[in-house]
Amino acid sequence: MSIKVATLDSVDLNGKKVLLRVDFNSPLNENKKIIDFSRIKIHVKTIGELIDKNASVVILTHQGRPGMEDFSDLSEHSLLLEKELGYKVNFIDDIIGPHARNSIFMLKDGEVLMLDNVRFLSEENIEASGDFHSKSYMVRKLAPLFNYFINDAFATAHRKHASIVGFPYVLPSLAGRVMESEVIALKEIRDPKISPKIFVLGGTKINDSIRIINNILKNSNSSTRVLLTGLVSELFLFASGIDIGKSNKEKLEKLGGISLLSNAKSILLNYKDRILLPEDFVIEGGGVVDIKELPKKEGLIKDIGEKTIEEYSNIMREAKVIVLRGPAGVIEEKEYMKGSIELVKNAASTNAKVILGGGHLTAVLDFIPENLRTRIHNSSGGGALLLYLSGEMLPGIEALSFSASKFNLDGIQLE
Ligand SMILES: Nc1ncnc2c1ncn2[C@@H]1O[C@H](COP(=O)(O)OP(=O)(O)O)[C@@H](O)[C@H]1O
Ligand SMILES: O=C(OP(=O)(O)O)[C@H](O)COP(=O)(O)O
Repeated sequence: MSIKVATLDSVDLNGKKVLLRVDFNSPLNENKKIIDFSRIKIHVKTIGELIDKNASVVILTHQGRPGMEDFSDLSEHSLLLEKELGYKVNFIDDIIGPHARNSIFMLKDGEVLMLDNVRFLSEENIEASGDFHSKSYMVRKLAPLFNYFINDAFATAHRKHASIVGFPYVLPSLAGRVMESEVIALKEIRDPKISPKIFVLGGTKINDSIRIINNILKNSNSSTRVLLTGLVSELFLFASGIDIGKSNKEKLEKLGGISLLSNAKSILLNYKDRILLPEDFVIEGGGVVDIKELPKKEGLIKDIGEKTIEEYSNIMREAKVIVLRGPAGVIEEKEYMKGSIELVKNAASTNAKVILGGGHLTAVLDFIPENLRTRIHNSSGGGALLLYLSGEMLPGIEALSFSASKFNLDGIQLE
């Protein structure tokens, strides 16, 4: 399959109205305040360039998922963007209603408008084809107001959501600078011949992780290994028959882990020697517990322990490529950051190409010495990055490619 996507260089954007999908999805604290705004910063380049090109820019993004604690409106995001950009950003708490449509219609060349959280619209969250989403209310209401759609949200390119795959069906669509630089940077690393690849996966998105781990292992040779940390590792430990203790089982249950046990079991069965699980954990209060002692020394798992850090670091030394996604522990609490910091630091101390993904692990970079930090490609994507590196074509990129050929746009050849 030929994959060609158009970029900001493909068309003349002077005086054009563009709908720009970015990924401003950021970690929030318990008061719903943004604690790390790197996701906002990375899109400043694309937005600045569109302003310089005299386009009028309407920004569309999401924050969190419906029902989750980090699901919020985007008023703070727009203020932070305005500060980073040094340019007026008009925020409206609407997406497709008359207020939004009228504001878009009235927007002048060089002005920037930001709409509210696109996931407030239930149809956005349906996983479906571009054809299906092109008939959604949102696409039908918004698309006629624009000349172009630009997707800069590499980190959401693995979702078949309306704002990702729907617009390219009906509007000539381009990759923004973030999307473009990601696909160029990852082109070489996607090559299955570059191995061993080591994936260090943590965080809490256990549902996604099952799909990702399966894909990585299925599409790679036996030298590729997956080292698990975070809540994902608790799921796999439990699936492997280890008693992780009552409070950890309850935590897993609350986050939907129990229904995934059989999937985790079958992955373990198929790829036993290629998945590594932690040997020890730091539990709430700071004590270190060997996994065999977990049921006796009951405590909420907060980070990986020293033995695990050492073992994982030894394995990383053999790698040609190391990809880390999702924190090894509850990094919002400083005392449980160590596992994540050490793994990133030790990965960057090898000779491998190191890629860091996901919205949370980036926070660790502030604790990595400058000489090592510069060795790391800090990808804007998490799940998207991993699926892309595991050989899958992402729906968001596919949709851009579809659009380039439908609207006869020039662009860059990816495959
Ligand atoms: N063992 C654990 N138990 C509970 N939460 C964890 C654990 N390890 C990591 N986390 C949490 O994982 C969250 C980030 O996960 P996720 O959203 O999957 O990462 P990313 O945004 O980088 O893809 C953080 O809020 C962190 O506190
Ligand atoms: O943060 C994101 O993904 P990531 O945690 O995999 O990097 C993206 O914003 C996608 O969000 P989603 O996983 O709720 O669709």
